[in-house]
Amino acid sequence: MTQPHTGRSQTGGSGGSGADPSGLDVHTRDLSLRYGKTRALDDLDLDLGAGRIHGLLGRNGAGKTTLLSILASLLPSGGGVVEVGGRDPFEDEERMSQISLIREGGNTVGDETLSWNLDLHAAIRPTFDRDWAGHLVTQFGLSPDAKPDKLSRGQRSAANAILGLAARAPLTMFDEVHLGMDAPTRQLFTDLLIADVVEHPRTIILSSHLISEIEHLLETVTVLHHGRLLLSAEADDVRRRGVTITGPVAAVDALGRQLSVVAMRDLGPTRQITAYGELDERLLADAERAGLEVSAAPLQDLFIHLTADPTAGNTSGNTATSDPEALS
Ligand SMILES: Nc1ncnc2c1ncn2[C@@H]1O[C@H](COP(=O)(O)OP(=O)(O)OP(=O)(O)O)[C@@H](O)[C@H]1O
Repeated sequence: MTQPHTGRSQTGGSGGSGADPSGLDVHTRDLSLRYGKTRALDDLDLDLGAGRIHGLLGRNGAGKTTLLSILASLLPSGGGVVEVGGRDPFEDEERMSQISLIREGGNTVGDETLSWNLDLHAAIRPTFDRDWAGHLVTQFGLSPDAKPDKLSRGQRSAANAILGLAARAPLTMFDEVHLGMDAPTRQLFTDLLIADVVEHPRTIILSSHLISEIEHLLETVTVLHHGRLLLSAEADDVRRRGVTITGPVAAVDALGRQLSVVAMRDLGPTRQITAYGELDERLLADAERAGLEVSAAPLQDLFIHLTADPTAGNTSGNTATSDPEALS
């Protein structure tokens, strides 16, 4: 089964009032925010430990950007408790300098050069590594003299990613930083991120719809749905509860009757099912011995299953039979 690749020990929340050397933890209780009649966040209780890589998932409009904006002090909360490193970050200048939120189009001054933008971030962020940022500009194939307004969407995303990486902020959040980046650039970003957090531990929150590309990085997984917390768990625990089983239709179906099947795909005479829940290890071992292929389930399947709208019909090829409660 897939393991997170940080090679670091798992840490709980750091608490306290200062920045833990390995990053800032996040704690919310009954956190809420409404835009008019829309409940963007609804009584959210969340604990994200310091020094870890957290995945924040959710369908469009689930409340991810709203949550990240509150943590970054761009928005006041509408009620409840929010603490970053033990303190409410809102209008707390010291905390704000330790928190970086990278989001599309939100981090650069568009009509100034990249070099100018890097200097600005170096001046306002105590942890910003200006030399490394300069190297990253070259690595991402950008020119220090380029102005963000004149870059392509993917290049602008790369420029934002550079600011987030080089900030080395104790709490660094990337909100859909991949938007527009091509596959090699996305790979470069995730490779750089994982290598740098090993050297300079900090708390990372990654929000992305490209779950398959980031899932190997994640140490915890949090899923929001309609502003509420659907799941927040160790990524390994989630992975341990999911398997895909592939093989001839009859043999897979026979096994599937004994499992909680949440997704099914057919490839010619071969059937693949995804099962989640309490797994009977002996049953799976027997299946492997019988020639069926048993492997870790993609997080994407769990995500689709958990966030499926029951009134919208079956759009994913899923046979949604299990109870989401069983997964939390
Ligand atoms: N400025 C705003 N005014 C009114 N409603 C808003 C505003 N910003 C967000 N919303 C609403 O709040 C809810 C949560 O939006 P949010 O942007 O946090 O979702 P998200 O999970 O980041 O979505 P996406 O994956 O599409 O970016 C949505 O229903 C959205 O329409």
